[in-house]
Amino acid sequence: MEKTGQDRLNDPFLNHGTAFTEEQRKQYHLEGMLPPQEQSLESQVREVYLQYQEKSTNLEKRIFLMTIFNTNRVLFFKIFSEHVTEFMPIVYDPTIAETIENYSHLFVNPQNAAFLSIDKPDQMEASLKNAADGRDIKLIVVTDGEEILGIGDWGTQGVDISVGKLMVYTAAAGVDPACVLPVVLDVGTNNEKLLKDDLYLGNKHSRVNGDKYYQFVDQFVQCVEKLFPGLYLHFEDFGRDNADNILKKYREHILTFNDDIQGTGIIVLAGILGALKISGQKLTEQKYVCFGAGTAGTGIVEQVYSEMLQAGLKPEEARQHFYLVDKQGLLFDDTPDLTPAQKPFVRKRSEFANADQLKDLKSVVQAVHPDILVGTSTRSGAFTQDIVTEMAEHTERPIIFPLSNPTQLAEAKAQDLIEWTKGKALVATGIPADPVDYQGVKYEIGQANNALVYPGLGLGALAVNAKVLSDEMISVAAHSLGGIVDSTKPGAAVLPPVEKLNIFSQTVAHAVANQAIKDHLNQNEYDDGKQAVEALRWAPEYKNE
Ligand SMILES: NC(=O)c1ccc[n+]([C@@H]2O[C@H](COP(=O)([O-])OP(=O)(O)OC[C@H]3O[C@@H](n4cnc5c(N)ncnc54)[C@H](O)[C@@H]3O)[C@@H](O)[C@H]2O)c1
Ligand SMILES: O=C(O)C[C@H](O)C(=O)O
Ligand SMILES: [Mn+2]
Repeated sequence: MEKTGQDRLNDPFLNHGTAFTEEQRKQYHLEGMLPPQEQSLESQVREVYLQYQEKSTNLEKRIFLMTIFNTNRVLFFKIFSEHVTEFMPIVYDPTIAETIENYSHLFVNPQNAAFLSIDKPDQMEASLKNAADGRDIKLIVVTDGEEILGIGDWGTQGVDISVGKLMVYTAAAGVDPACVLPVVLDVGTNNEKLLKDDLYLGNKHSRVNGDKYYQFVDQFVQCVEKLFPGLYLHFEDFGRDNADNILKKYREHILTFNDDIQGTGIIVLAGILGALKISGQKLTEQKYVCFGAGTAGTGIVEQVYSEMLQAGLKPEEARQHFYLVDKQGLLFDDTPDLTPAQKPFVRKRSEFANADQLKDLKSVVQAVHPDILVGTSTRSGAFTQDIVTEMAEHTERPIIFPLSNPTQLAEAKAQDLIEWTKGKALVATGIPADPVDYQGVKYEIGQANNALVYPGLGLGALAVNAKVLSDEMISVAAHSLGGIVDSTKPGAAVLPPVEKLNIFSQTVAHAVANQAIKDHLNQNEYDDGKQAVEALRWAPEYKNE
């Protein structure tokens, strides 16, 4: 049915606002429904940016930008693309954490998301169709809200992470925003604060788990695969055990991706490759301590381990390079409650004279003398000065990545790491960090956040309609980013800067699409990854549709 003028003004995918031309205003019966002056997209962008600058807090800025998102997607993505570095921490992490924590209190608009309740499984298909509203959905980000960033269980409020991750897909890689669907699986919450809150908008019961949970997830996977052929299904911020189980169950059968495990693995491997390019060292010579061996921590270890195998090490040799530290201390083969992802990388007590004392990070760093230390623990400030200086005493260029998000949970601040190690540390952080001036050198800090890689990865896989996301596609994504670093400049960052997000998202997408073609995983006619990606790429421009 032809949309009326009012429908168009209310549809963020079709609305041009004051940029509707004289002709369009006649065609769509919009005469008199807008002020007479016709604006260009550029002038709308200028006006919105002026309003944006008036907002005093990051939360207000985000709420304001979301009103633009809710009204006019082209305008939102045009302004986002022009201010990527400035808007990323507002639209995405860390400010998104505040909107997730306050979602029910701030609620004004469901933002075209699908809310799927475990209490109403029979409504699932209808809910997905309603939310898609006839759009050709190619990309879903789904969360169950259990482990949002490092802030824990936020139930239905976690839907904002699905919305936010999808915004970055479009801003960074040019995925068509009309082809995406954010989804939250509301299986309850164990967050007491939410359960006691009158205004909480999600299911007010504790989390359903076990068979009933996995049946619900499976119903969802079957349903979206049926409704949306050629779909790329991105899982985000699931709990530690569920994330791993779900990825293992589906990864060989459908085109699916877990951002916290695989996306983080890729970006951190790329950061390590960048750091080694700067230090001139070899990966196979590095000793690696993972602090916080959960979803992200073990996902990264798995990725770095695969790289060591590719570099020629045998599995048992490669495993010797890793030391996992979690709440129990260094993880040994007899440590209780090991997860399946931790088990391949545990150590033997007989390797250490003082094995029983290796219960905290400091004693492990003293015993192991690592070259690489990666934090995914949610333990704020865990990389203390004495731990870092101890590490720096035994390795020329310590690679230290405090990755826990949002800001207040990071294991260390970039500035401290540079100062404590007298400029020797090669640092990347999870959230954006300002450059550090130290003894006349400006140290640029790379952002090791999966946002630097998942958009290009998804666009590349979608462009060739890949059957699955293979290990090889993942590996080329990491290499394509690691190679971009300018290792000659003093103080160079280990990863490319966020301001070039659009450019290197294309680099990643081309590499991934070409790898899929090479391995015959493509399901369309393209034989050139770059061409396929360019054909799919969306740009924020008004079209007459
Ligand atoms: N930069 C990125 O791209 C990126 C990507 C994913 C996750 N993260 C961050 O990593 C953190 C962890 O996320 P996750 O999804 O892996 O969560 P998770 O719950 O799966 O893992 C956290 C792990 O840390 C362990 N832990 C908790 N407290 C600890 C302590 N005091 N000492 C040692 N270990 C401790 C937990 O037992 C768990 O194994 C979060 O802050 C998240 O924001 C960052
Ligand atoms: O969302 C982010 O900033 C990265 C990551 O997926 C996380 O869970 O912290
Ligand atoms: Mn995440």
